[in-house]
Amino acid sequence: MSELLDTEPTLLIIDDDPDTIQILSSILADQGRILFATSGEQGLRMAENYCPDVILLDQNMPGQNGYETCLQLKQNPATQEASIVFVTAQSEVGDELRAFEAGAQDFISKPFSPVVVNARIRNQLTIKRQSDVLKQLADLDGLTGVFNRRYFNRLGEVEVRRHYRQGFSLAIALVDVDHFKAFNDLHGHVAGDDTLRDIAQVLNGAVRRPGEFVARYGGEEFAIVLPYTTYEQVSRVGEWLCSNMRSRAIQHGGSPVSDVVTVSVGLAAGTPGRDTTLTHYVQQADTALYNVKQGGRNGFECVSV
Ligand SMILES: Nc1nc2c(ncn2[C@@H]2O[C@H](COP(=O)(O)OP(=O)(O)OP(=O)(O)O)[C@@H](O)[C@H]2O)c(=O)[nH]1
Repeated sequence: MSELLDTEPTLLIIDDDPDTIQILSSILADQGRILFATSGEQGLRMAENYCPDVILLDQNMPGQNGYETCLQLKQNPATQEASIVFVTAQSEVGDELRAFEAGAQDFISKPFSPVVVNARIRNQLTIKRQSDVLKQLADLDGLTGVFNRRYFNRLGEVEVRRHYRQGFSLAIALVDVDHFKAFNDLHGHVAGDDTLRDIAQVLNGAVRRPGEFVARYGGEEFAIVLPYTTYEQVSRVGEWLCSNMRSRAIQHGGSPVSDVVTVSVGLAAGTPGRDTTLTHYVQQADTALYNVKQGGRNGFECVSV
């Protein structure tokens, strides 16, 4: 959460007029990182790649106009959270209404006053930041503090689509605690809860690169999303997870596998095709996980998607 609050905001200006881009950039220079695009099409690509907090959007552009761009930004799960502010010479009530109907959060008419632009964008950034914090709270698992399954489903699917478009390999890991029923039976449910928190912490140690995240998939099962990870690389992750879990040395007492709590890991990796879904990755990882459980637990298996 603190990471979210510390991040510098990103603003994207989409306008075909270089002078307007230059003026807006200098007005907003102290509000965050400023990016710009000179067409709706380029703006959509940049929004998808850089996830801006606020987009300043011109209405009249050659090719795709501001309304169409706004509608597409709001339809795409990867860009729909951005606040969109139209900055335009059109000032009729109908234009303003059309912008709001397309999903815009605010509308600034040209000629504009620099101080007013500054204040309105600052407002949008504050609202966006507050809504990000609330959304992130709603996306977290109450017990372990890692992301919840709903977040995994949403962001996992976004990653599958992104990796398909970029032609890169994505990996998904499913991690299941071994003989956890026996652990609960022996130590009680409260100790079981503490152990799930410990396990989540160990798994979080495996995610270091941007876009990687751990989610609680179900009771004693976790999922990890690993962007830009190939089948060849993913076995190292499986190895790391199993050995770091053992090193944590949480005494089990009721497991035929080991004195300490262990996990079984199923991993699926590969470049998604046009029709590949997150469900497909999860099914493949689940099959690998099942094989590990059948083979004695405390290990990992990788499958290619
Ligand atoms: N303490 C605690 N236990 C949980 C939680 N969610 C699920 N469990 C327990 O996890 C256990 C899962 O048991 P099983 O599905 O039989 O699996 P297992 O005993 O881990 O055996 P394998 O997965 O085959 O190695 C059950 O006893 C659940 O009650 C939770 O939030 N807290």
